[in-house]
Amino acid sequence: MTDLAASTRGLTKSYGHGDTLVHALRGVDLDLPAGRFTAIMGPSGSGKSTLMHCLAGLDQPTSGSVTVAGRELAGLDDDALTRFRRDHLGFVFQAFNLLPMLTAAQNIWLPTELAGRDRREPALAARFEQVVDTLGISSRLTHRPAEMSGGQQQRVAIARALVTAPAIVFADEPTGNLDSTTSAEVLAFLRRSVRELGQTVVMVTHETEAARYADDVIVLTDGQIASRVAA
Ligand SMILES: Nc1ncnc2c1ncn2[C@@H]1O[C@H](COP(=O)(O)OP(=O)(O)OP(=O)(O)O)[C@@H](O)[C@H]1O
Repeated sequence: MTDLAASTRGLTKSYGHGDTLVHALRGVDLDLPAGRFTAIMGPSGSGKSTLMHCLAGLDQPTSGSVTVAGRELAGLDDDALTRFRRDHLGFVFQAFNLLPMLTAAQNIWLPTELAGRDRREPALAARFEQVVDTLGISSRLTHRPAEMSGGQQQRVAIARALVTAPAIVFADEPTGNLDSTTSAEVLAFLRRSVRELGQTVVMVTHETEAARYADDVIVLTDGQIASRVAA
């Protein structure tokens, strides 16, 4: 049996009540295999972000279960969820979210150090070298974000997400701020992180081009899985 990075059963999420009630997710059963690149697609309002937020412990489901890295998230309070995200998940956002006064290397290490880990741990140091090498940013490590292109900044953000070898890296429209050539590069790097570093990546995108880089494409419509295609 394939290892699962995450799964959901009967996952529902509703917002508001009465006249403003919105069923963002209507019973999603999903298994996300480890070591694969999964894209979540669907029209605007179909529930992509809600699904990702529930999987990442950023939003509480209305009902149903979410299991990530073998842990059922439903029972966890906010503090436990924060620790879980910090210790087991990585995030890449559309807006890069790098700190402007820090160098690339300092940005990459920041979440690890905030989590109280020492960058001299041999496994971490080795992973850093491997990630920086895979992403082709070795020569940019002393640069600050303003001295880098958008694509380079996003590669630094990806390195930051990968350096602790999290159970899952969640990428939310990671190419939304990039031109098509740079997008292709960034997507190719995400795919390499899956192929060469064994990373599990889950990406929300509305771009068909972006989904072509994924191993599995899940299409949501109206809060439900409309189709699932494996490459
Ligand atoms: N905090 C919230 N309060 C109320 N309604 C919400 C909230 N978040 C999402 N929704 C609603 O839930 C539905 C699903 O939203 P969601 O953001 O998950 O869709 P999406 O597929 O990510 O859309 P987009 O591609 O536009 O980002 C939408 O109808 C949205 O308006």
